[in-house]
Amino acid sequence: MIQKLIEKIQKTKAPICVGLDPMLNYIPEHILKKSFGEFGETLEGAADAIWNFNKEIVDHTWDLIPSVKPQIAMYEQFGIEGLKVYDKTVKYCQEKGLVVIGDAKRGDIGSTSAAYATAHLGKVKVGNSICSAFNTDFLTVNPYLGTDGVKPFVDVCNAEDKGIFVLVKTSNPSSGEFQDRLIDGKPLYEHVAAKVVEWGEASMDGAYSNVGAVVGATYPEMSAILRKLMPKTYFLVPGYGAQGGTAKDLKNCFNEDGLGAVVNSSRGIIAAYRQEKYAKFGAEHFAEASRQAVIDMVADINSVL
Ligand SMILES: O=C(O)c1cc(=O)[nH]c(=O)n1[C@@H]1O[C@H](COP(=O)(O)O)[C@@H](O)[C@H]1O
Repeated sequence: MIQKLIEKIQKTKAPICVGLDPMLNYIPEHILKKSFGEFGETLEGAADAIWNFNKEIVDHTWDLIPSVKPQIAMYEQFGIEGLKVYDKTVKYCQEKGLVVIGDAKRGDIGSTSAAYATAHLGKVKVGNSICSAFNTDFLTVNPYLGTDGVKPFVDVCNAEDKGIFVLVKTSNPSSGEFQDRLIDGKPLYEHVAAKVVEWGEASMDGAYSNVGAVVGATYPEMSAILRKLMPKTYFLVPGYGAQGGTAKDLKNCFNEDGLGAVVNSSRGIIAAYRQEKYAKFGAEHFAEASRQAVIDMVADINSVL
């Protein structure tokens, strides 16, 4: 699956993914009004608004980008109705040819991880039938429980040609609280990186592994170290834009071949119309603002590669 993502990145010349993290307060009034008019101010109304918002953003950006990353929490907050829209969004993006990175940060004891892996990447047996549930192309995985918590995801990746991105060094302000702690003289994130390399060795797909790593854009010195420790690991890099990561900070995440990283921006793209820079589009044309924000992000990143 990483090969498919790389091919799409090379074709679009855009090493990015658009984070489909819809919050109701980013959704323009005209969309909310229509959905609430039809379904009331209910979970169903919220889910309908999210779907209409997502669809317009995807319709205005799909030809420029290789991938999207829907964050499941943004859907889950609206219960089953929200999850239905998560599923509908995943399928719609796949129909458009986009690689879909499900951001659910799952990980548990082995048997439970196996169920998560089945739900998000694999297939489930129901009687004599084989069904697939969320069926995303990649999933973000939390490695805190260790090898038996990650291996079920790797097994499904190998069986189904899917991929995962394992949290190694996250972008948030408190990420150092545990991740930077020195253990045997090395920060914890380096120990996790070594494990990601080991888990990924049996999942090579061309020059890179289907087992990738999440490395935040906000810690560029650490990205440089991690890039060297994990030469065949693709990085999912969040933190660009709304969290303060800049193109200059991203350079360290890429390899000499210009590959090795896919940079996410969520609020910076989907809520672009609320930024002064894109205000001229107005709320009615929010998706055109998102398209322009994609074009600008791609140019910005390519300027440092
Ligand atoms: O796994 C992730 O994608 C992730 C890891 C991380 O270290 N930091 C991080 O921000 N994320 C996710 O990336 C997205 C960032 O959103 P923006 O800050 O709006 O671009 C959110 O969906 C986060 O949950």
